[in-house]
Amino acid sequence: MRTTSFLVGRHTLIDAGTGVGDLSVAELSQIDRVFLTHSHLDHIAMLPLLVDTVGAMRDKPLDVYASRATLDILSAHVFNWRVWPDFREIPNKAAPFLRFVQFEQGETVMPEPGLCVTALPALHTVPAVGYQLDSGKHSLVFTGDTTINDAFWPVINAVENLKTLIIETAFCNRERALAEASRHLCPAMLATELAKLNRPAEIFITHLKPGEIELTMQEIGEDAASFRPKMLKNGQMLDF
Ligand SMILES: Nc1ncnc2c1ncn2[C@@H]1O[C@@H]2COP(=O)(O)O[C@H]2[C@H]1O
Repeated sequence: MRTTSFLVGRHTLIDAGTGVGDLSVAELSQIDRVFLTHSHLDHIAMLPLLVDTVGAMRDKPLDVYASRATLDILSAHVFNWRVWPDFREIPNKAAPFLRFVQFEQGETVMPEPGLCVTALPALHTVPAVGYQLDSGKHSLVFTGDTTINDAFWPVINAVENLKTLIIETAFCNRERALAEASRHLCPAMLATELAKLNRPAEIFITHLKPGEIELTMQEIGEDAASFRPKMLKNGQMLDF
């Protein structure tokens, strides 16, 4: 079972779910920054292990970009010396292994040449964002974990170089009540959302709950057929 994490080039990670475990230590040590969508475990699980593994191999901190709300949750509940040491003070506060960078919805940063990252609106049970990754040539947009969200689509529809949309669909239609309670999407809700997209994009589905994957993809094929959504696979490479 692998949870959300995307490696962008060699130095940037989007979320730090258990998918990070597929990388070698050499690859892990090259990660300079992680952009978090939100604080849920399936998106941050590997962050504490990552910084402990690579900290002493690196000559600069690992930067964690996230909203103030998400960073505060990590401070209070993860890097609190009880669940995990506070690597913002290790080996010392002047030259730590870990650094928090506040990055709010609507902000854009260019963390490395050829990559602009913008935080996008998302609606989930905890403060959350999606991300636009713009190479200059094309943009890839990742919704993060979200439910029906009218604020998201005008932003996406303004992305002139949009090539790829990765959108979540956590549950099958039978679980619609759970999708609504946990602020996710099911195929019928996905169809409602995609109807708000007014520019062409290749569409990949992520965050399918294990045990419901085949049924959910079948329902997506029925409910959102005209968008030809494909399932995002573990280890899949996307160019943008
Ligand atoms: N009532 C609930 N509210 C929120 N999450 C729930 C609830 N019941 C079960 N869950 C599960 O808890 C998970 C927490 O992470 P996710 O938001 O990815 O998906 C959520 C659901 O799969």
